[in-house]
Amino acid sequence: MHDTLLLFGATGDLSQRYLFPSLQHLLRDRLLPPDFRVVAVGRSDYDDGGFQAWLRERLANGDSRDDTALEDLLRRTHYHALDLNDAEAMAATLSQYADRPSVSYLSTPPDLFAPATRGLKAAGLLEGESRLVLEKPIGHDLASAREINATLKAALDESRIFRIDHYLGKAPVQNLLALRFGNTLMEAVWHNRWIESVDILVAETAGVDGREGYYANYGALRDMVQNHMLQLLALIAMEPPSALDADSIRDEKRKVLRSLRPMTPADVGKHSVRGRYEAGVVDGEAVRGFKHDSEVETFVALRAHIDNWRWSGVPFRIVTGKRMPSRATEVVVSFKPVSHWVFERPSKERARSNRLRMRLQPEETIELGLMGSLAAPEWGATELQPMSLDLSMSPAPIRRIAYERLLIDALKGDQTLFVRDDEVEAAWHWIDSISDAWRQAQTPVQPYPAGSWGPPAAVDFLPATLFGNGHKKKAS
Ligand SMILES: NC(=O)C1=CN([C@@H]2O[C@H](COP(=O)(O)OP(=O)(O)OC[C@H]3O[C@@H](n4cnc5c(N)ncnc54)[C@H](OP(=O)(O)O)[C@@H]3O)[C@@H](O)[C@H]2O)C=CC1
Ligand SMILES: O=C1O[C@H](COP(=O)(O)O)[C@@H](O)[C@H](O)[C@H]1O
Repeated sequence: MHDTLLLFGATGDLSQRYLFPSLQHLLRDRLLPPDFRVVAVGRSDYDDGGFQAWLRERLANGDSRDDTALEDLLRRTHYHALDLNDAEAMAATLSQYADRPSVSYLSTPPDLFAPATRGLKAAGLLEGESRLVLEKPIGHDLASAREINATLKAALDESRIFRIDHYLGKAPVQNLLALRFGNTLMEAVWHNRWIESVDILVAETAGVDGREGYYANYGALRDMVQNHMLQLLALIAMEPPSALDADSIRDEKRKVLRSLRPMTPADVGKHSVRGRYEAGVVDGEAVRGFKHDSEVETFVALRAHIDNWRWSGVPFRIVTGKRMPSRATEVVVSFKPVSHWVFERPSKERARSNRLRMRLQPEETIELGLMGSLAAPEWGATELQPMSLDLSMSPAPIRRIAYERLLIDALKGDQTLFVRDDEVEAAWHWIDSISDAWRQAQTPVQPYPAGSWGPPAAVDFLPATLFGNGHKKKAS
């Protein structure tokens, strides 16, 4: 395992909220090498002591409060202020760390990925066994992603490039693979003969808060769908890989992404809804709307089709939004109704398909919806009754921050949970078809009050399970 981590963007939001707390946990649990060191880089002007004091203040009050591990982390951390557009300065300051193989982690805006890579190359930090980790999103569209990938390729081999999608580091997301490929039962029904539709929902109560500049250029389609949601879709829809190694899995995911049917201007009116939150109430608190000059969405609902043998005719509904009434990440697989009805009552139950509901956040649960019977003599007929089979693990496993797993894997050199260049480009190809179609069709961004499930037009895209679980109303 490599023992030098260079963290670029060390003063940023992601570093404070997730990356440093993850390192603190890994040190606490003795999962890092004895000589582990962090080279933190930002633009802000600190010396080592100043940065350590700043970081102590941020971490000391967090969920990760653990004084011994915190002090250990600070002791191992050195800070440099640098402009990542300045390759010469990067080389002069950072070449001292090229004494052993390292991992450089770019937690910075994506427009810095190319210049920073050139600076790291000049500093000798991409040689030999050294690795490069990049945050999402890789670029803004297919053309910019290709440019970034070409710059990376010129500097180091793909086998040493680690593109992060933190959803792949979440244990419940990895559980999707176990569920699909560790069970005969699932695979037998996992195709269009038995499955009617698939819902993928990522609802957040959080708003754009503090990331307005970035978000105005990306919106929900590029910020969430291009990466996290398409990775979830790929894991659900991929063919069984021949092995659980990085390339076997990534080959299969890429095939799914390449089979997504591009959207056309004629489709988008029917198969997509864009929304933006206005002022409202979330978790009992009044919140402001997202105001910006750009026509950017904070909510998107899509009906996707995968044009291949397994999934032909099965709609995948993808919905994500900020300032929703509750936080919920879930995948719902709805099975087809029975083919022949034998019960006396011509029941609406026939149309109610079996459902596999996998909730990934905030808590992990797996439920299988089945039909049973409440046999009661006074009814005279067999009365069907929906049942729910809880398939969750008990006791629930301890959950770690997704980045803990990904940091360890990058330090060890395991690419299984990282995204390959061709996957990123296949995802952008589909996303570009949607943004182009929106532009050509002038698809409006519809308002929704914060604390609602998006614009009323999106109601048919939302999973039915959402409203049977304590959620009060279906649409805004
Ligand atoms: N925040 C989040 O929840 C998530 C973020 N991401 C991704 O992580 C990355 C970082 O995001 P986030 O932390 O929110 O961004 P922030 O804007 O909070 O932080 C950006 C960081 O980059 C540094 N930086 C900016 N410009 C330069 C430059 N020219 N030279 C050197 N350093 C520079 C900043 O330094 P300084 O502050 O000193 O100016 C800061 O440390 C992005 O790619 C984002 O998409 C991914 C998932 C979630
Ligand atoms: O990458 C991002 O993800 C977060 C949501 O992540 P989660 O782990 O809290 O589900 C999202 O808020 C952010 O906008 C996006 O950039």
